[in-house]
Amino acid sequence: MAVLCRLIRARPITSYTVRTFCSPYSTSSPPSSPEIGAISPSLASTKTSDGRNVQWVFLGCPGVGKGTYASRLSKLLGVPHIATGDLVRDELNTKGPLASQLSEIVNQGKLVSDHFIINLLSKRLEVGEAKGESGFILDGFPRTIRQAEILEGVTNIDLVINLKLREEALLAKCLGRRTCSQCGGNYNVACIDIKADDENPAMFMPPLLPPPHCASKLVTRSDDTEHVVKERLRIYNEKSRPVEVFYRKQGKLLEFDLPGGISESWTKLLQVLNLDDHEDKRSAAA
Ligand SMILES: Nc1ncnc2c1ncn2[C@@H]1O[C@H](COP(=O)(O)OP(=O)(O)O)[C@@H](O)[C@H]1O
Repeated sequence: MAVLCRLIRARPITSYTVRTFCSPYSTSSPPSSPEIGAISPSLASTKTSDGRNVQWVFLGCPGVGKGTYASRLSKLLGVPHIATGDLVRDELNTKGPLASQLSEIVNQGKLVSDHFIINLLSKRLEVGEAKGESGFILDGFPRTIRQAEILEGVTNIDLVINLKLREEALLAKCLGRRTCSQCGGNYNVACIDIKADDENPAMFMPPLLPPPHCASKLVTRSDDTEHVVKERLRIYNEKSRPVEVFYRKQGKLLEFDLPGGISESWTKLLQVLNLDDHEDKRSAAA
């Protein structure tokens, strides 16, 4: 982790310069065009052969549920869940000098610059390192080829889980997201009920409703409006699909089609990762 913190920080100028002057406006060049590559990573050990904790990445469109499954896996495996979207929102809440530029970018559904996000991530990793953290599950990073290349240059990613959900469900799920302004709990009021057609099976995802004490304190993210979500989906296709190709070529990409709601999907994800036994042991020990 120390090497990762140092090197990742060394890439985008110095941390002082970045913190003070690095604009969150995007400067990244257009992504390279996608190609078809091999799949099938070797799954899933909870420690690598050199004894360190897992270093995994979650990819997937806005609203697919990266945060939900990354957070559950992080608890199961005892590694931090680092969501760059949360780091950006924390930065916005500090109301620092860049907050208004940042809010403009986020509320238009655009990506912040690679330098800016790498600086935020480096700072988060440094704080974790000081607390003795090891391993990670990254959620929302890398999102551009440049970010993937920088990460590749500084550490080994063991596995990349690409969560997939039908497009018609993604918008509804983003619009249904709610957070409790008091406890920070995440909920979703959307009920996805898609009938089967010639190509796809039916899909049912029940809402994840808040408990009564949160119900009156729910807030919606300012970038979860229909117009902005559609722009985020467009940008995902343009800038982040090539990242899927990048990892597919390395044989690290695990494609995971969500079969339905959280309980069904979580069970299947654990099976695919060979972690169902791991969870049984943990709950037995609890
Ligand atoms: N890796 C990243 N690169 C650039 N911008 C990012 C990155 N991660 C988060 N952001 C910014 O934070 C916003 C919120 O991120 P996130 O919560 O991950 O959104 P989403 O629900 O679209 O996956 C993004 O729309 C973008 O402006």
